[in-house]
Amino acid sequence: MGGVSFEGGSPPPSYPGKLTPYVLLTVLAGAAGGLIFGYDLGISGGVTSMAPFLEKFFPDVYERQQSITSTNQYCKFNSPTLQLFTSSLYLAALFASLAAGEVTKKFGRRISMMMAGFIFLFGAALNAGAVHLSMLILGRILLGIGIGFANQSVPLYLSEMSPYNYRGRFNICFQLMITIGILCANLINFGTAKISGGWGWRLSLGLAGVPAVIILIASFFLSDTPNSMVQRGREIEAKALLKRIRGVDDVDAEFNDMLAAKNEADLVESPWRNLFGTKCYRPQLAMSILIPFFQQFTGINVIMFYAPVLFQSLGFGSDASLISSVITGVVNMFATGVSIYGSDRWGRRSLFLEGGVQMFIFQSLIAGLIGWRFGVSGNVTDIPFLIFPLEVRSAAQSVTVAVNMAFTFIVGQCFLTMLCSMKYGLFIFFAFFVAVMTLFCYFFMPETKNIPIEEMTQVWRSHWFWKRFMNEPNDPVNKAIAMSKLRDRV
Ligand SMILES: OC[C@H]1O[C@](O)(CO)[C@@H](O)[C@@H]1O
Repeated sequence: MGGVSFEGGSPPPSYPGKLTPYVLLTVLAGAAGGLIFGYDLGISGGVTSMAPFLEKFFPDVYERQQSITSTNQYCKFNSPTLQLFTSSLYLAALFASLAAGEVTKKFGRRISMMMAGFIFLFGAALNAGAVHLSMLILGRILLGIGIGFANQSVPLYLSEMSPYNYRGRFNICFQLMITIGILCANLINFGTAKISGGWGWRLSLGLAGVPAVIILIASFFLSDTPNSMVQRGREIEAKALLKRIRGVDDVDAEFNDMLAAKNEADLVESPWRNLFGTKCYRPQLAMSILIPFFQQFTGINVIMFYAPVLFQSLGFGSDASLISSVITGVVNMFATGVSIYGSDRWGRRSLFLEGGVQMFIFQSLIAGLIGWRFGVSGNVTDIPFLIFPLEVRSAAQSVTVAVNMAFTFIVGQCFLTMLCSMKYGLFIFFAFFVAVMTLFCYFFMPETKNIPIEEMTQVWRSHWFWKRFMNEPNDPVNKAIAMSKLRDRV
């Protein structure tokens, strides 16, 4: 259904180039970008289950947690401010990712990465030293701004730096680093919860500064991407850099495609208006909104944010609850490893379908088990960072990140309240969305395995559903293609 073949088109180009040490170094920046996001996803759950933290900032929840007489386990942690501690970060990240789109495009990917590291570092310091709830929330907002900038710029940076045949793997490495960040945070919480004196949570929150320092230093020393240099009119420098990062002199084919992409981009006055108003971007736009939407409505971040709290609500002790997060973190990281191994072998679409079926079964099982234990009381293979044509790339990346953050915020802000009112039915709610997601992937998601970014348009043109959006003579891409054909003939 979603398979794609190139209809009469030329085979995908293959640009000469190697995986040079310089390119491998860029992975470091990417790694740090993924780590800061993952660390934050993983750290808040454990911290919000630590008694000294709750006692200091959320005394009402603390009292409820301590009272053994509470009968309604589902509502033990129900607190909008506690949820705000988790979710405020993602709301800030949402707005920051939109602003970052402009910065990344006008000033380059590196500047956005630098800003990410810098602002994030401030946030981590504020959180570690927090003496009042407002300091804590302000710190979370700064972390969110940092994450918005990092998530907008780092995936672009990685995919533009990598040789085209490594792009999929580089991109998914960002996701792998997110899961490593989550696991590190889970392990750190497990350790810091044991620190006597009740200040372990400060260490948990403060250690977020470590990956921020790495990304900050990396962004001072690494260069910008050749694509971004071309986009800003620095062609000679861009070509020299391309030779250096590819480790070969013959970069003409790739460089000429970059120039052509830039010329197409120049025809576009407003990438935002273009992205939302032009029919030929509909398929990519739909994917960039729906994939992060479904991703969040699988319920993955309920587990990431609230597993320790959830396990405590279900009657586990503090230690067992933190261990449960570590176990989830390990499984999540290994599953991402499997999807890295498989994305170019089995294809992205098959991974989505397999992940969907697996999540549906287990969400239903969770609902059943919790319902059985309390009466009326996941593993994701996700590839969310999509790559667009240059003319709308920065704006579209902002959309993907903003949608991801918006729904992460909603899930973070509503889960404890929804658990209190929907009880085990909440997991049936998530299972339903997983089923919808799997059907959507089956019918509408084309396979993109081994397809270079530049050839993605061809994929949409050949898809049974999306092709209806791709044949507008007036859209800027078709105009540019027609113009270049004309030029070739002259
Ligand atoms: O690995 C799971 C994690 O990955 C993300 O989906 C980001 O791509 C997070 O929202 C989630 O916590």
